[in-house]
Amino acid sequence: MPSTGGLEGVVATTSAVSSIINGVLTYKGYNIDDLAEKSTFEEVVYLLWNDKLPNQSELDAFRKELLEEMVVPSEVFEQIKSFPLQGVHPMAVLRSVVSVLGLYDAEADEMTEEANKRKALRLQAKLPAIVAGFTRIRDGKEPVAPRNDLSFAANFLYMLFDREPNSVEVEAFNKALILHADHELNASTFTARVCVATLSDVYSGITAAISALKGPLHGGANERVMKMLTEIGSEDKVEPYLENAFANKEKIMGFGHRVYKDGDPRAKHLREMSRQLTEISGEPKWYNMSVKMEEIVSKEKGLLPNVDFYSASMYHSLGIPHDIFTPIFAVSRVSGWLAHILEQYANNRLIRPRAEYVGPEHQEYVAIEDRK
Ligand SMILES: CC(=O)SCCNC(=O)CCNC(=O)[C@H](O)C(C)(C)COP(=O)(O)OP(=O)(O)OC[C@H]1O[C@@H](n2cnc3c(N)ncnc32)[C@H](O)[C@@H]1OP(=O)(O)O
Ligand SMILES: O=C([O-])CC(=O)C(=O)O
Repeated sequence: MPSTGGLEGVVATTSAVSSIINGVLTYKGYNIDDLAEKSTFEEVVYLLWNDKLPNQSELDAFRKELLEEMVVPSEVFEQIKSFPLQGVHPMAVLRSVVSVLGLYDAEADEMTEEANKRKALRLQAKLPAIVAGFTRIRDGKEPVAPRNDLSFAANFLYMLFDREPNSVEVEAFNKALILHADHELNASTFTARVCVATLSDVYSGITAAISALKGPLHGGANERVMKMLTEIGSEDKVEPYLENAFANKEKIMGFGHRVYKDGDPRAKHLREMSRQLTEISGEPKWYNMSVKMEEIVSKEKGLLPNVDFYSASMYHSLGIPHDIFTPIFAVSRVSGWLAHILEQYANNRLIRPRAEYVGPEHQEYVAIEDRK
């Protein structure tokens, strides 16, 4: 069986967007801990795209631009209504809708830096409205338009639930968005860069990235964490569940990481939010079960929680449907994908590695009538 190696440890490009050095994650040199504690998601997006944190007037102008672009063309929601909505995964819907959005953008194939930045803004603004709108349409409700007086995080929750979220919900969701915004050359970001390095368009790059994020070894893990916690059901069943999973060599969703071997620096923030929100929602058992899992998995397997582990119980406590956990990851990560896409265009070279051939050689061609 040929080994793919997973490109482990390979430095495939240079990037000035985010870094992971000695287990510390920074966006443009700013420690993720500071950004998570002190910033808003809009400031972080601005930072990722502009190399600096915005001052107040720059932030006000950026927020206004984002809000103006948040409205989704009604034709797009009409298209969503025509999709087979039951039994399809929301990530498949999101992947399709981003592709459809490109059809409604007259600048889709315009490759100037300015046009690509305008498309970046449109995509960042529209993704939350699409995810919230789709979820409502699927449940037989109408999409809710964004409100001018709400932040990005608050608007997502408002468009999803059709009620103004409280400050605890907004603060937690804002922090989660910041923590998911970028992560060096993860699989979906690499996918986006490979795609646009052919000089394909921004919509193609984001469609490709969504496709990569969907998988359970990447962004798809958060939904599966909640499935696992639901299956386990109570704290006393955690140990037997894990014993059985270990015996069957099953992957424990939300644990392990290709780069972090001493722990994911985002997990502590999500863990604390999970503690607070599960308590407020009156269901601390999800947090307690998660902590018990962490204790056993780290002791038995030496594996630590990644970003997808505690985000699951946190999103659940906010009342978010489990199958849009990964689309929510995309609502945040699109900011990082777009930063990397713009960086790739700015200094582009086709990405085309080699494969070591390990298949058969010197085969003699046999005419079809003579083949066994
Ligand atoms: C946003 C994100 O993408 S974060 C990651 C989200 N994905 C998940 O949570 C899925 C579960 N985790 C995993 O599958 C893996 O840890 C990955 C995909 C994240 C990283 O994969 P790799 O870097 O290839 O794993 P790594 O080489 O560190 O694995 C070493 C060993 O630990 C095992 N291992 C790694 N993660 C897990 C896990 N979650 N459960 C059980 N065993 C695991 C591997 O099977 C391997 O065992 P082996 O040596 O006996 O074959
Ligand atoms: O970096 C990775 O491999 C996966 C990850 O944690 C992320 O994309 O946030």
